[in-house]
Order: sequence, then C-alpha cells, then structure tokens
Amino acid sequence: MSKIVVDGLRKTYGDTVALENLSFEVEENEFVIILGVSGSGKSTLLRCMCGLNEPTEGRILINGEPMTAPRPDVAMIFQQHNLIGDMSAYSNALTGGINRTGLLSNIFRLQSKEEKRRALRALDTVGLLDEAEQKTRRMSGGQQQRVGIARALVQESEVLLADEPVASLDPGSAQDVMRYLRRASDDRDLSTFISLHQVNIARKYGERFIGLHNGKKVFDGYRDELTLDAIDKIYGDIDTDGMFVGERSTGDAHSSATSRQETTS
Ligand SMILES: Nc1ncnc2c1ncn2[C@@H]1O[C@H](COP(=O)(O)OP(=O)(O)OP(=O)(O)O)[C@@H](O)[C@H]1O
Repeated sequence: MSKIVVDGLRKTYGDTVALENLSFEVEENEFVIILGVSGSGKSTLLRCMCGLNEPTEGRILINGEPMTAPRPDVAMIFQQHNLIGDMSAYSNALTGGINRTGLLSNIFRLQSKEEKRRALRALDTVGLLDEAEQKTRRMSGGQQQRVGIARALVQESEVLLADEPVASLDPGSAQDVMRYLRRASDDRDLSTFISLHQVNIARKYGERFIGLHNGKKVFDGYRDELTLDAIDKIYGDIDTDGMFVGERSTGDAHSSATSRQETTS
C-alpha cells in the first residue's frame, strides 16, 4: 500500500467547500509539492493529513492507518515556526522529541542520550550544527525555519508535511530552506508533502506536483509536465508572470527518478 492515501476527501466549513472529491496516493520517498492560489485548500488538506482537521467525507490513510489525530509517524512544519526565542537552537530542536517521548520527560529534561544525538543530527542536516547554542531570537527568519525543520526531524517520522514553509522569507532564504528540506527528505527517505505558492522555487526543488483550484485537483504530474498550460489550469486568471520560469511545451513526461537526479546537487 502507498505511504499516503487520500481517498474521496471532502472538507466543508459551513457553506464553504474547501476540498472536493480529492484523491491521490504518495509513495515512500516521494517529494511532492502542492500548488494553488490562496484559498484553494492547501492548508486545509495539510491539516487533514496531519490529523488536525477532520474530513467531512472520505479518508486519509498514512502507513495504512486512518489519520484521525496527530501521530508520531507524521511530522508537520508550520509557516510560523513557533520557536521559543530565549532557548537555543539545540533546545528548540530537542522539543521535537515531545511527540516521541511525551511532554513530562521533555519538561523535566529527561531526554535520553539518543534524543540528544537526534537533535544534533537534525541540526547538522539543516546546516546549523555550529549555531546549536545560539538563541533562536537572534537568528534570521531562514535560520529559524531551519530550526523548525530540525525540530520536526527529531520526531523521526516517516512522513514530513510542511505548510508554506518559506512564505515569509526573502528569495535567498527561501531557496536555502527548500534545499535543506529536500536534503533532509532524501537523506532520511521521507515521504514529503509541502505547500508552496512560488512556482519557480517549487519547480526547482520539487519532484512531483499536485495543483489545486477551488478545492479540486486540477494537476498531478512531474516537473517536465508542469508547463505554462498546467500553471494556467492551477492559477486560473491570476497573472503568473514572474512565478514561472520555463518554456511553454506540450509536457514530455519524465520519470520521477530522472526528475530527482536533475534537482539539487
Ligand atoms: N477555519 C475555517 N473556517 C471557515 N472557513 C475556512 C477555515 N479555514 C479555511 N477556510 C476556507 O476554506 C477555503 C480554503 O482555505 P485554505 O486556508 O485551506 O486555503 P489555502 O490554499 O491554504 O490558502 P492560503 O494560501 O491563503 O493559506 C477558503 O475559502 C477559506 O476561506
């Protein structure tokens, strides 16, 4: 069975239909980016996938189990990293263990050597080992988001979800964060599912893309299939100048393996 199965998902808030008849599957080690304009349903989908929102209809299975509440095998990175500013990058990363070891042992600092090793390894993955003792309030937005990623990695989940992780960052920091996310995902064989609205960044780091428009899936394909025509379908009448760098093509499908090789180095 696929790592993530979304099957006939519908989510409404009162009269608002946020997601409609949404189905797709994500395999082990896939790196998927979900694209769509503001209000297309990306956050709602991610919140359903991490067990924070209950579907109105349909189901989500992760590792074969229905996602009915947050679970240790599924880590979520939010846009607002919610770090504790007076704590070091290392201490913030360690709090990611709460989802594994429970709140009390974390409060009383009873983390095992193994938890501490995990926190240092996670900081190393996001390139912040040398800044481990730095208070996070003194760090840049991009570095703070990388600490947020490290905290999620300490959970040692098999699935990593991220809701607009680079939305508030300048283009350079956004690229850094995406590069580290991709590296973390590849190094740890994670199934990763990220929402973004910057198409050019998505295209550079993504492997497979799912496009939402008004809560419906309008695109599901690999990088070379993400042509201007596909972008038009996802973004509708919105002016996408500057969001997409590439040539209009008929979209030759390349395998995910090819796309993965072409990505970062
Ligand atoms: N808690 C809520 N109560 C009522 N309506 C909501 C709620 N959350 C989302 N919506 C509505 O559901 C639709 C999808 O919103 P959602 O936040 O999932 O989209 P999005 O693509 O993530 O947008 P953004 O990029 O702006 O976060 C929108 O019409 C939004 O107004």
